[in-house]
Amino acid sequence: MAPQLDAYFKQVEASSEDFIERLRKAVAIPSVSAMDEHRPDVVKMGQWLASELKNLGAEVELRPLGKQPHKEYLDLPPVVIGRYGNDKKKRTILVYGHYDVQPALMEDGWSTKPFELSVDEKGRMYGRGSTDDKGPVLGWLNVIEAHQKAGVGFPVNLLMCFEGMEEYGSEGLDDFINEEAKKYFKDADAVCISDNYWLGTEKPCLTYGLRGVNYYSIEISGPGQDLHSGVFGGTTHEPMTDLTKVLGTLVDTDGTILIKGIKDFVAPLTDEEKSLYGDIAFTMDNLYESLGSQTGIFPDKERTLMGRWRYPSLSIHGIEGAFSAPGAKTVIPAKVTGKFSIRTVPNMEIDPVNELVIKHVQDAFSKLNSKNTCKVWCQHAGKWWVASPKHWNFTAAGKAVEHVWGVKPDLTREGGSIPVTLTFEQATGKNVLLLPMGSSTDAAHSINEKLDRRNYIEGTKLLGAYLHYVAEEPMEG
Ligand SMILES: NCC(=O)N[C@@H](Cc1c[nH]cn1)C(=O)O
Ligand SMILES: [Zn+2]
Ligand SMILES: [Zn+2]
Repeated sequence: MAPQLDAYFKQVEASSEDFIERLRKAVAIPSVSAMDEHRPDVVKMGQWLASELKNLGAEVELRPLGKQPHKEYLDLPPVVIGRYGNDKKKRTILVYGHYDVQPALMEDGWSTKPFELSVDEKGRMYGRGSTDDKGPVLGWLNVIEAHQKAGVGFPVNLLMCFEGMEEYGSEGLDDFINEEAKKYFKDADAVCISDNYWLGTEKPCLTYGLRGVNYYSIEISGPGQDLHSGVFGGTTHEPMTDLTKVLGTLVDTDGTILIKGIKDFVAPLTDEEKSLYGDIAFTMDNLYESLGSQTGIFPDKERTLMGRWRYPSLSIHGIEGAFSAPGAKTVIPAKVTGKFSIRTVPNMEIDPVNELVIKHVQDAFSKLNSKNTCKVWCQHAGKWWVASPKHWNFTAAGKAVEHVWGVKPDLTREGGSIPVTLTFEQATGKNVLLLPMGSSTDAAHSINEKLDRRNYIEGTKLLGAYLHYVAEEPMEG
C-alpha cells in the first residue's frame, strides 16, 4: 500500500491549488439553509456538487425531499446521493456531509466577505462553510480526483449522501435515510462523517460521541402592532419584558440549567469514564484560543471537557422581532420570539425533555401575571449519539491519522450535534465514525470561519488514506 499512498499524496500536493479553487467556488454559493431567500442558492449548491461529482465519473442523483414542514411554500433542497465504484470484492464506505451553511453577514463583524474565500499569508482560508462543511465534503471529491490523476486504484466503493438542510435540523433526511438504508445504501459496510473539529490545533482526533439538540421557540405577543414607548410605555404589558423574564429563568450565568428535573436524566459519571479525560490532549489555553477570550466557566480541562461532552447545556440564541439595529428606536415590539436550545446527553430522551421545558416556560410565564399570550414549542430535535470506537472503521482511521499526521489520534466526543449520525447507525446497522478535518480555531457558525490550508490538504490525504486502510482491515465485524 505504501507506494500507492505515496503516489496519491504526491498528487494531492500537486493538485492542491485546484482543490482550493474548488473550495473557492463552493464558498461563493451562499447556501444558507435557514433563510428562505437563500433557498435557490442552496439548490444551486446541490446542483453544483452533483455536477462536480458527475465530472469525476460518479453516478449521481438529486433526490427531492418534498416541502419544508411549517413552511409549505418552500421546497426542501435535494439530497445529493452518489456512488463511485461498484466492485463486489471491495468494501463500501458511505460518506455523509452537508452543503448548506449557517447565515453570515458582513455586519456581524466579518473581516472579509463571508462568501468570498480569502486566503491569508498563514494559509488560513476564510469563508462561510470553509470548515463546516464544504471543505470536508469537497475533501471526498478531491480524494477521487487525486486517485484518478495519480493512476492509483480506488480502494473501496464509495456511497455518498450530501444534504442541504443540516444547519436547520436536517429536515426530511431521517425518513430518507430510513427509506434508502436497504436500497441505495444497502451495500454500506460502514459510515464516515467529516463534520466536526479537532480539540486543539495540532492533534487530530476520531470522534465517537455527539450531544443531541432540542431547539425551542417562545413567542410572546400582545399589542396589535409595534408601539411608541413614550405613548404606550407604562400602559400595556410588553412582550419583550415578559420574554426576557422568561428567558432569565432558564439558565444561570455559570451554565446551570434551571429547569427542574433536567439533571435527573443525565447518566451518572463512572470512575472509568472519569479516568478517560486526563489523557486527552487539551489545555485551557486551547479553550481560550478558540473562545478568543478567557471567559471559560471551569478552571480545569477535565470539567471543561465534561461540560462540552457529557453534561447538557442551555444556550439562548436570539430574539426574532426585537429591535437590534444601531441607534435608539423607542419601540415596543408587538411580538417577539426567543430562541434557545438544549444540548442533550445520555440518557436524555427528546420527548420527556420537551415536556419539562414546555411546562417550565408556561409556569414561568403564568407567574408574570401578564395579559400577553405565550406560545412555546420545540422547533426541531435530534438525539445524542455514543458509539464504540473498537471497530475496524476506527482502527483504519487511526492508522490513517498516524500515517498522515505521525501521531496516534485522541478518541473524543463532541459538544455539537449531527442528528443523522444516530439515524445512519440505526438504519444501516453499521458502525459510524466521525473523522474531522478542521481544528478548534476554525470558528464554525461564527464570524471569520476558516479552514487552514494544511488541514484541507492533509485532510484530503487523510480521507484517502483512511479508505486504503479500510480496504486492508480484516473482513469480520
Ligand atoms: N457541524 C455540525 C453542526 O454544526 N451541527 C449543528 C446542527 C444543528 C442543529 N440545529 C441547528 N443546527 C449544531 O448546531 O450542532
Ligand atoms: Zn456541520
Ligand atoms: Zn454547523
